[in-house]
Amino acid sequence: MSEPMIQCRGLSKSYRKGNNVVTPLEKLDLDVPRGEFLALMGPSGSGKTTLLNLLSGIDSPTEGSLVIAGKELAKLSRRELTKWRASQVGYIFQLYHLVPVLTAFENVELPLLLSPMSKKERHVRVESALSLVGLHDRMHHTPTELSGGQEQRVAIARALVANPSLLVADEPTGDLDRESATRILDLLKQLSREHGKTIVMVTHDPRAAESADRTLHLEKGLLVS
Ligand SMILES: Nc1ncnc2c1ncn2[C@@H]1O[C@H](COP(=O)(O)OP(=O)(O)OP(=O)(O)O)[C@@H](O)[C@H]1O
Repeated sequence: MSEPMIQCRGLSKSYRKGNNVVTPLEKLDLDVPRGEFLALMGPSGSGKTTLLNLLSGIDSPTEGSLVIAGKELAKLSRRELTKWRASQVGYIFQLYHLVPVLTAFENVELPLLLSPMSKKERHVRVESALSLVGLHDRMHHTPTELSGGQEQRVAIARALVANPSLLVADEPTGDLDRESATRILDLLKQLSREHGKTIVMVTHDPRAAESADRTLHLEKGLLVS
């Protein structure tokens, strides 16, 4: 069997809060195969965002090991980790986090501005990411001229533009109506099935989780199924 895209072993994260220690994730073991679309559910405070932040290299574990695409993240230097994050992970947020004064094109271009590539290549990549999410005809619009669903599709194009193998999404449909949410979920499904992206999506919505290949439940930092 091929090596999983994500391999967590005994993964724990603790924070100190005054005199207390909070442990949002406790000794988590998890394998996610390449190309899987995984949904993570669980009550508020159960550690879902904490896990996404570890998987995307934004935060580091207190204990345990995390291997992504064969790389043990703890062994990377700060600089290597920054580079790894920029090329291997796309982060999708509930509230899109687009820059309001930039157009859709400029928002999607942002992650590429520090890459050593020609302007021409950058533009080809931005246009192809916007085409993939079905927004090529809106690329000169600013976020205020787009609907919530379209803003989220721009944010997905931005997450995809560097061609990462892993996408993490924190409640990507949490602020959308049912129809826009369905379109976003269909797009995520397509990205895993046709483009081989591994996707870990946090959601509170059981209907959103149905779009995924598998759903796991976290409770108090532990996987319960
Ligand atoms: N940087 C931090 N410092 C201290 N405590 C933290 C920090 N980040 C998270 N926590 C705590 O860890 C616990 C889990 O938080 P987390 O955001 O992972 O939960 P969640 O399952 O994503 O919740 P929600 O569904 O409400 O977003 C919470 O009790 C939270 O207060």
